Amino acid sequence: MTEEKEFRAGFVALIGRPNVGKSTIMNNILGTKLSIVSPKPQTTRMRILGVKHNKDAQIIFLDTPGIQKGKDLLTKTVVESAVSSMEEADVLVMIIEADKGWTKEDEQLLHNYIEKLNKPTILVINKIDKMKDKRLLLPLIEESAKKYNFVEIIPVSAIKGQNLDDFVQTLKKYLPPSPPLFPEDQITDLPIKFYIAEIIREKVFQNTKKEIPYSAAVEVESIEEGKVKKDLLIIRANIYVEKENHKAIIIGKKGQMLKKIGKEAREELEHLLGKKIHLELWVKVKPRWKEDIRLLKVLGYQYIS
Ligand SMILES: Nc1nc2c(ncn2[C@@H]2O[C@H](COP(=O)(O)OP(=O)(O)OP(=O)(O)O)[C@@H](O)[C@H]2O)c(=O)[nH]1
Repeated sequence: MTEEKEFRAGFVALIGRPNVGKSTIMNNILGTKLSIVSPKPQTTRMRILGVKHNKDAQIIFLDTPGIQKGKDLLTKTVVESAVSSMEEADVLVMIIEADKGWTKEDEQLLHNYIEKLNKPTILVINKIDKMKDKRLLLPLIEESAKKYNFVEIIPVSAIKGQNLDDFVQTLKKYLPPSPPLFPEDQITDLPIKFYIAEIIREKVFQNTKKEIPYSAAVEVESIEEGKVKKDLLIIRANIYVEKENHKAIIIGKKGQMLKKIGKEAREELEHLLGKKIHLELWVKVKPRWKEDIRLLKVLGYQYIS
């Protein structure tokens, strides 16, 4: 009698300080752009769920935002959401950067969160393409093995897709036997409004500098089908900023900047949703939006009581 392979399904929390490449790893594995990727740190605020469907397994990724220091409500919410992802997870994946090695922040993450949870933890050493001297990889693996009882240590390059298959195969071993937890066509449980808002926020990020990107939040107010043309979606969204001068910068001279942000977001949304999009963007000043509980909930930061 041939032994049939048991189906496995479970939750995986990707943990790492800002900018280690969590979103890039997840996007590359899923083959879809779900969480936003940007060269600036701390761009992921929401807990984003992506599902990888395989013949014999379903891996549900919880993309935890970087654990940050800070006292405002937004920062506290982000940390709570990251911790709750870790608590829900069957497997933890800690990510560090190959070219930087173990930083103080990585150590703190390990001691303050991972060690306390005592769950099977895989260490991913990302960005191996950035290592000038490849001979340094082995000592880094050895050093890592001494720091914690990682169940596996896997070097990858998320950007080049190097070793990610290996990583996925390894991950599967640590998932519990379970029937699929999500229908096969579902890659995320994020409501479509949040997904669209994330894409618009990404464009604000890519087009602005300094503190502006961090002070902006996007709320999709409505999505309607065109009355005459059914393949047209009319999307209205608000970009909230904290100061008048930030509003002026996002709008730009003669509205050029907002036009550019809108055009880029519209093109990507048309591509992803397969429909014509009419995108209306409004920039609004909300001085302390990071302290506004109602707004944070509307924006999808759901881990606030
Ligand atoms: N060279 C190189 N760059 C990478 C690799 N993986 C990610 N990056 C880059 O590192 C930067 C941060 O990547 P993200 O995926 O946004 O990192 P993150 O950990 O999700 O960051 P936060 O959202 O801030 O928590 C981006 O500029 C990526 O292109 C890699 O394997 N090699």
